[in-house]
Amino acid sequence: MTAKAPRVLISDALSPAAVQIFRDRGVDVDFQPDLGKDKDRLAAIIGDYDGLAIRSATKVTAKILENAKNLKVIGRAGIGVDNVDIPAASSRGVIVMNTPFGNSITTAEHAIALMFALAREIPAADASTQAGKWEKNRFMGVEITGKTLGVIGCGNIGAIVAERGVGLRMKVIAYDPFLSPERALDLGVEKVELDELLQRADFITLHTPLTDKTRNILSAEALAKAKKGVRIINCARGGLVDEAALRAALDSGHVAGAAFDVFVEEPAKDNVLFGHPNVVCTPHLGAATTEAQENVALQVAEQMSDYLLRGAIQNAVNFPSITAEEAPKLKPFIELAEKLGSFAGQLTETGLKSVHITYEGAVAGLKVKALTASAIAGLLRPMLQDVNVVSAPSIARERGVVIEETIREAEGEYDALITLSVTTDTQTRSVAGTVFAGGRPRIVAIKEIKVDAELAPSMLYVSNEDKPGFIGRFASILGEAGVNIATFALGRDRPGGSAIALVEVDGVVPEKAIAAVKDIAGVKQVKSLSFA
Ligand SMILES: NC(=O)C1=CN([C@@H]2O[C@H](COP(=O)(O)OP(=O)(O)OC[C@H]3O[C@@H](n4cnc5c(N)ncnc54)[C@H](O)[C@@H]3O)[C@@H](O)[C@H]2O)C=CC1
Ligand SMILES: O=C(O)C(=O)COP(=O)(O)O
Repeated sequence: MTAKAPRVLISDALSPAAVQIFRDRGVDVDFQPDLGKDKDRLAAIIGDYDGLAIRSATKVTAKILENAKNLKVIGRAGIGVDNVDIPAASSRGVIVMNTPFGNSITTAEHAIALMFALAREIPAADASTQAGKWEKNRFMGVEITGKTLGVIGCGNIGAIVAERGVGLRMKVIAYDPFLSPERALDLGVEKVELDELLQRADFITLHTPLTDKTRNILSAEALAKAKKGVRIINCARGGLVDEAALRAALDSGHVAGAAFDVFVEEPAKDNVLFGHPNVVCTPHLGAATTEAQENVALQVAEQMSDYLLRGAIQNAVNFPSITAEEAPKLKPFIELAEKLGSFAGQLTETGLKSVHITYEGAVAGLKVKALTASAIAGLLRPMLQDVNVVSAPSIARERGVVIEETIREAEGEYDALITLSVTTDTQTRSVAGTVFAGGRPRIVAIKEIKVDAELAPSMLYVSNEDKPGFIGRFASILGEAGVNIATFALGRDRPGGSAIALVEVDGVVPEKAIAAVKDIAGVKQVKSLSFA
């Protein structure tokens, strides 16, 4: 039987190149480019899809996600993911990926185009000329050469704008707390504080994401500090500039011009900046070139197909990347981590406080973040229904569980070893495992006591004092209950000390038999375990 092809919905105007890629890769694709505007209809049908490909029009809210019962991945053909409720997606286990570079050059070019449009009033001159006015003396521009360009946010796009600015013989200064002095030197820009940028820049261009720190970064107060006659370009996100304050500064003549591609409310049908003679607006066209749209559409379709078909994760904003080559190597260790987590989770009866995972040897070189997420998912699953590798770390953190990792060279007898220690309100319990040839995960220690067991669908775990007679009593109780023992793994810390048994059985052990095992002298804990 062949597996059912995953289904992807494209709800924004992506290049048809994406549709072709999905089809070529064997993904069922439904192209509904106007759906993003109809949130009720999107909510009604999203439950049928494994993937959702979007641009900025579709708003993936918590409400949409509630209906997205089968959704595994959201792919943003572009950069900004502020239209996706990432915490809600993470807690539902949905991977959110973007294409961080595909439209950067195009967007940087739009910012430069808007700078020229402002400097030479091209849109107003065009309208006037085509209206038959020939107002040659009305439009007096400013030269760009030798002017100071202030770049706020010097990441991928800001850096391209900065380089273009240098090429245009501008003096480029940048405010970005995360810009290293070496990178600034490389780009030929001077790194400055925001106040200095405001005082010196003739043109200011914004290229930060919209965050709590950057919202209204150009506030009324900041605009007042800016050089008189400054021209402002925003091709990043609406909300970085206080639109009402900017309008007032334009009206007073303190700001000479503003070119905006993005607005607090989009689609912007009515905006306080509209109608001012020195304002140039475009309808979020930063990424709108054939080249950029092909880039991002192809990339998002490849990334989403890779994830849905092969488990490879690239450019996810809520999960570490896993290449298609790494995915098969990681797979058995993901299974091991998840089983170790499950083992600890099934034995945990009190509140979780912290989790410490040690990766030793060969496994230390793999993507341990993904393994940790798998272990946490296994740990939480016995307590919470809907948890997976994407949602588990955020759910654990929300519950105040501390997660720590240690990565080190192999110290013991195994080439690769994962040890999971879980601390609850009452105790710390540790379990360690490795992967044998053939990719089979095995438990090799419990509470530092050596054992050697595979994890099966139906098991019994017993911890007891190491005293003669236990095994005989235990086996006859199961035999009397009609339960067949498939495998039997034993371990102890020292003769007469603490012992454990991990026993694979056929079928379910009746409660009465479990109670009888608990009554055997020296038994401390008995628990039925199940590993899918
Ligand atoms: N108009 C359009 O159609 C498009 C808009 N964009 C937007 O452009 C923006 C920039 O994109 P990228 O350059 O790719 O992002 P990026 O992540 O490469 O760069 C953002 C930069 O902002 C800096 N930054 C963060 N907080 C800051 C703060 N408080 N003050 C100063 N700098 C800060 C970061 O250090 C980083 O260097 C994003 O908001 C993105 O959504 C992107 C593509 C198209
Ligand atoms: O990539 C981004 O961040 C953009 O803002 C581009 O938006 P769009 O895909 O053109 O709706």
